[in-house]
Order: sequence, then C-alpha cells, then structure tokens
Amino acid sequence: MGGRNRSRTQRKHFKQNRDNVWKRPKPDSEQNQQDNYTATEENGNPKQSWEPLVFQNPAFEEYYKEQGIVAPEEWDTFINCLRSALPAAFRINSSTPFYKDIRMQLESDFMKSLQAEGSDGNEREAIRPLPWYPNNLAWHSEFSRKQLRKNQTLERFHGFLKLQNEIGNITRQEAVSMVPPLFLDVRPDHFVLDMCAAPGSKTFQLLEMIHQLTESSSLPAGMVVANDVDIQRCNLLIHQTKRMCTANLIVTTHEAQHFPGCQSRSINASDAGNVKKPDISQLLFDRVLCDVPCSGDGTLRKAPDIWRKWNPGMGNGLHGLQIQIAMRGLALLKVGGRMVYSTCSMNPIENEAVVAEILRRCKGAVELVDVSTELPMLVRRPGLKKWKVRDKGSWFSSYKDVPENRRAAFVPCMFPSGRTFQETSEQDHSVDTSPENYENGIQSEDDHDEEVSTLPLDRCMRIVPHDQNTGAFFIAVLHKHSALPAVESKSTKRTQQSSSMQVQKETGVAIEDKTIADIDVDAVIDDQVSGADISVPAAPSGGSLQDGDAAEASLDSDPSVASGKNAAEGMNPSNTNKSTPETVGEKRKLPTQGRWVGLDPVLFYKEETVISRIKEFYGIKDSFPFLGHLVTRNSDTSHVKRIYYVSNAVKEVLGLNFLAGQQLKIASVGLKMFERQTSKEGTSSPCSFRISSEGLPLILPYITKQILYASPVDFNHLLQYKSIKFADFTDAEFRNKASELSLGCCIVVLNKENQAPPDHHQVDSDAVAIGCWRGKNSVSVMVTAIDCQEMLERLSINSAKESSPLLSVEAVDEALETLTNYTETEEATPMV
Ligand SMILES: C[S@@+](CC[C@H](N)C(=O)[O-])C[C@H]1O[C@@H](n2cnc3c(N)ncnc32)[C@H](O)[C@@H]1O
Repeated sequence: MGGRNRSRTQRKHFKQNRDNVWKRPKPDSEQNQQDNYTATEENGNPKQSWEPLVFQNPAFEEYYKEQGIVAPEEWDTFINCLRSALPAAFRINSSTPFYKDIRMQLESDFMKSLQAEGSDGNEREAIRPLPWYPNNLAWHSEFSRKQLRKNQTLERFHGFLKLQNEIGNITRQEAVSMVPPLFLDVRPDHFVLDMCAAPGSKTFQLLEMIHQLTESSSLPAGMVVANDVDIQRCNLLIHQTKRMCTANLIVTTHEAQHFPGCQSRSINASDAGNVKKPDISQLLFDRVLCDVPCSGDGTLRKAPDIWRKWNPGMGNGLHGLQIQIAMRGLALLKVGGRMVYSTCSMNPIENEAVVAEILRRCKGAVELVDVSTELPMLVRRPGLKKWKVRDKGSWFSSYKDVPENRRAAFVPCMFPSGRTFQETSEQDHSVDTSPENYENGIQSEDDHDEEVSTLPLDRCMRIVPHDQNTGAFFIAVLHKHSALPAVESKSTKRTQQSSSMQVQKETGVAIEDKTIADIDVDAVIDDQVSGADISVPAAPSGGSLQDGDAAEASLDSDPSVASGKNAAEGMNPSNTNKSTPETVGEKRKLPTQGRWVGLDPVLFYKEETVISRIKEFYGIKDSFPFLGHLVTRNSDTSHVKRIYYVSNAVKEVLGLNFLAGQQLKIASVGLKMFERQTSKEGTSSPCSFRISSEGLPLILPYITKQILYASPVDFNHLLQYKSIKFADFTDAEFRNKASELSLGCCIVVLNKENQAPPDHHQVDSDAVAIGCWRGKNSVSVMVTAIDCQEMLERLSINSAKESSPLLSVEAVDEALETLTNYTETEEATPMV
C-alpha cells in the first residue's frame, strides 16, 4: 500500500532522471551505449562524440599514493578494486507492512536458490545480509545486471527486485551510503535536519528511524527536515520519500550554509493568519546529517566517468563550502545533539581538514566522538592526522610553503595545523605546548617539513573499497557540548565586527550559538529582525556541486570565498520594495510562498464546511486530530484539489515559520490525505474528496462509515479485475452492503478469517485495506495496478504459507507498464 502517485510537477523531471534501477535495458539501447561510453559536455551541451571510459588517472594515483591513503603494500589491491564494478546493495524498508515477509523470502528462498545457481566453485554467497546493518535489513548481491538475466532463478530474483523497488518495499542504495544515518542515533522524538539530502536515500533511512516503533495509525513526535539547494533533485527526493507515506517530513530548498534559523520574531500572530502560537521559538535540531557535496571519488566503482574528470582541485575547491555547511549544521544543532559529517570522497582536504577546522572554530564546544565500539562489524580505518595539499605540479606540507602568488587559492585550514603564514613562522621560533593550544589544534607536532594534527582525527572513519567490497566513504561523528563561540575569521574580521555590532544593535539579541566567521551576518539579521531588507540565499545557478559534478570546482578557485549570495533571485518581489509581483511573470503569474517566488504557498486548511462534510461522510471519530493538521498548497481555498496531513511536530514548525516571516522555502510538506474527485461520477458523490492511499493507514482506525468487509475471494477478485459489478461478488452480504453505501469513495477491508464482519465500527490498524470507489453498479479499486499485483502476491504467500510462483519478468514489466500509463494519464480518478 502507500503513496505511489506522482504529482504532475514531479513527473516530468522524474521520468527524465530516474529509471527503475532494476529494469532490464533493451539490447543496443542508448543506455547500453552509455555503459561503455560517456558523453562529454561543451558549454553545458552534450557533445555528440563519445569517449571511451578510462579506468585510470595518473594524477589520482599520484595524489592518493602521496597522501598515504592506504599502505604501499595494499596499493595494487586498492586500485584494482576501484577499477572493478560495484556489487549491488539494497535495503528493505522497515516501514513497509510486508518487510518481514520480504526478509524471509530473501533469507529462506533466494539465499539458497541463488547460492545453488551461482556456486561456480565460488565460495562466496550470491546474496547476503550486510553484517553491520541491524536486523538483516540491508543486503549485498554479487550479481551484475548481466548475470541477473542469465538464467531462470536469476530472472526470478531480478523480477522480485524490480517489483519491490517500484512498490517502494526495497531501496537500492550503495552499502557505504547506508552508514552515516546509523551513527546518528536517531530516536522517534528527534527533530532531524538532513542538510544536503537529495536524492534522499539517507532521508528515507532517517524517516524509518523516526517511524520505528510507531504503528501506522499513529505518528511519532519527531520529524525530518530534508533540504537540498537543487529543486530538481528535491523532486527526486520527494518522489523517493512519498513511498514512506509520512506526515513527519518537510522538504526545503535552501543553500545549506544559509539554512534559516526560524527564530520567531514576534509572539503576535497577526500576519500568520491566526496561527496558534507554536510551542517552539526557534528551529533547532537534535540530530543533523551533513552529507555535503563532494568530489565523489569514493563512487568511482559506480561512476567510472569520474576517472576522466578527477583532479586535485575538485577537493580544494569544495573545502570552503563544506566547512560553511558543517558550521551552519552545528549552529542549528541543539546543545547535547549529535551531527554526522560525511562525504563519498577519500580526499583529506574534504574530510579531515574540514573536521579539524570546525573543531578549531568551535573551541571545545564540539567534540569528535569516538564511535569505535558502535557497529563493530563495519570495517573502517581511522582518519588521517597528516596530509598534504596539491597545487599545479607542487605539494605543500604547510601553508607557509605556499608561494605568495598562489596564496589566494589556498587557505590555512586546508593544512593539518590550520595555521596561517604568520602563525607558522612564529611557531617555528617558539613552540607552545599549552593544553589550550593543544585543544584548539593550533600547536602541532610538526617538524619543518610535515605538519601533524594534534586533534583526535583518528576518531574519524574512512571506509575503503577493498576492505568490504564496497565504495569509499568518510564519516565523522560530532557532539555539541555547549553553545558555539563567536569565532572571527581574520580576513573578514573588520566587516564582520561592525556587522555583528549592527545585528546586536538592531535586534537587541547577542549572537549566540553562531560563529560569525562562517554564518553570514545577513542571515542572522534575517533570523532576528522583522521583514525588511532580507537577504536571501542564492538559487542554484545551473546545477550545484554533487557527486559526479565536482569538475566544476577548479584548481584555481578560492575556497575562502563564501559562495555568492544573490539577494534578489528566488525572492518574492513584494518584499523587496523594488518590483511588483506583476513584473515576475508576464504571461502566467508564478505562485508565491510568502517571500518565495515559484513555490506553491503552504497554508493551513480551515474550510469548516468541507472538513465537516468529510468527517460526516466517512464517520471520522472526533479523536482523530484535525485541527491545525490540514495543509493545502493553493491559496484559493475553494479550489483546493489536495489536502495534506501534517504531524504535530510539523504543525509546530509551520506555525513557527509563519511567525518567523516564512523563512523556510518549502518544496513539499505532509502526507496526501484527501483528494478531490473531479470526474462526473466523483462530483455526484455527497463528498467530493476521496481518501488517498498514502493517507489511508493513518486514518483507517478512525473511520466508521463507507467501509466494506470483503471475503478473501472477493478481495482477490477486486485486486485482480480492478472493477466488479455488484452482482458478480460471490458474497451476498457484501453485495447488499456495497449497494447500501453512498456513492463515492469507500474502504474495502480484507476479512481474513472470512468471519462475520465486526459490528464495532472500528477497523484494526493492521488490517489490509484498499481505497475503492462505489459507483452506480460496481466497486472499483483506486490503487495502482502494480500495488494490486504486489498485494495479490503477498496475500497468496501468506495464505498458502508457502512460496507461490513469483511473478515472471514479463508480468512485472507489464505491471510497470500499466503503472506508467496510469500515472501518465489519470492520477486521481477511479478506474471505472
Ligand atoms: C552527496 S549529495 C547528497 C546525497 C544524499 N544525502 C543522499 O543520501 O541521497 C550532495 C547534495 O548536496 C546538494 N548541494 C550542493 N550544494 C549545496 C548547498 N550549498 N546547500 C545544500 N545542498 C547542496 C546537491 O544538490 C546534492 O544533492
């Protein structure tokens, strides 16, 4: 069950960007060509010529040999492993009602049958659970896509993966990418910020953690804010997380380094449309995931294109942004909270150097946590304490080695000691071994040639490919002990001093918990001062740096320069006093979300008449919390098509956001609960809103009307034939009850034991139920064809208690085809 319907805005982009990763490529298709060749780009346009993939890069090899990323005797194993294809890995989504069945199918069916198939004298298991992932929920498969098509058993497995992936019961994800959320120690009551979240595989894990232990009919106290600067990538994330059917997620699209603090500027809710004063006064988080944009060389096995693109400037160019994002994450972290910093790069400049700098800036307020006893089965290596910086043809061990004409391209914090030119010169003359300097990492054990950090960077973790046959990853776990000090960067000291004084003067609020050097002062003013002259983070200009895009960072870029802030872009002109909304779009007026242009507004839905009609039609009990939990994305409330449901925590944050002047740029929020029926038959129903399949599990135990209990035979028939005339139901009572219902949406519940339906008007929260349409003479299902297929299969497995023949690849392809047609043509219309 669940939310597989795509919104129109997402669909186009999604179609272009996301294949079913398990889908078989057509022979000689374009996809096949891309497996062997890679397109090159010129001025952003794809060139028609194809370059063969290369699996080597002398600069890469020289760089990592010099950095001592692995011992010299391991080098060949390391590099050969990087050149080999990455085995597949996937996760079972623990929030799916069938997760135990899927796990059992893998453990007791596929593990054995595939082992027999794939033995070939090979002792390794064909598929196996990842030993460090809890509860056998993550799996590794030795098979390549080609092999998956090799024979019948593999085809069956392939079909299984494809279907489960499409349904949302499993997610394909690189094994190492599953690690960072596991170190965050997320609990269901936590507020979690995922700063650079798209395409959302880690967000999905975080949501599962929030929802663990919570029944489908109740909501956890915590929530996740998933943010990404790139709105198109946000759309992928929204699609991925839709499968989670959660009311506890807000998707935002900000530059993470300028993520707003949402400090409530007033307790007077006049401009928030009578929004109740929220219980929180600032948006701070218990957990922050900082999975920053990086050069991505840890993904070489999956994206061999990086061999050709890689150069040392990629890491150098990202270092400054990575520090800014991490510092903003720490500022938004509650005291006592945990943040995980991670990259899919092996480069110390993007990893240890960033962690060292944030520790220095935080001056003991933040600790690098020793997690060596957590996830003991995960093989990892300690972080480096010394490294070098590469410039065109030169290696620098210390900032003092950087020639004057190259100093603009480097910053001291790229080096292990983090010392400036002046400090390194002074240090050469007097070595200060005081504990204070040790703590701040200022003093180092260097001799004249090589700096060694005294910070406990060995607590960082580097996962290298040949240890566990994976990709590479870097992870650091940070704990915030106390509020961050106001750190001043020397280069910007003077301007920032005056700016910070200005902030304090204007707001009367001392800047606490924020480092002046890395957070721009405008954003602080933005947090504190009402409305006027607000500086807005830049909208992405032609794509942001991410895995695989790292070539954009040039060797010459100055990492000390903060990424530019484009004050006008993306902002609602009505707030700038410079232009009027009419000037924004000549032909079609763009939607506005408070201050943000181009995003639909987020509004609490309070149409009493509509809400009462819905409650009355479905007999929704008063104990189901409606007040303040319904949200729409249409300011014309009389034409609302979809009504979303938000959890208590999300409701609080939305309330705060209104009071804070709508600082959050919200791309998506809430769980689609009710959808307006626009078809002719739909409008003739007493209630024009149907319950969406995403929202059904949550509201099911509170519904007392429009419910039908179907025998297993009739339930199966409905799933199989999608629409059945009253006369064709086998159960006479079902027939009668169906004809007695009001025209419109109804819920058909599987009466598993085929007993008399309960007369207490309450459906169990674990009941198997589907949304249907009670038409004039028939009942029709309102779930996708592929959901019907999946449910049929699960029910047959469960009832027979033995493995029934799984769907053939052809049947899955057919179901996927139907799904595509369904989503392309009609989204919310009953299939009558
Ligand atoms: C390594 S990927 C994140 C992967 C993601 N955490 C996951 O597990 O699916 C980095 C992401 O950072 C985003 N990004 C780049 N610059 C950013 C910025 N300044 N603020 C926020 N996101 C940014 C990119 O669009 C990209 O989606």
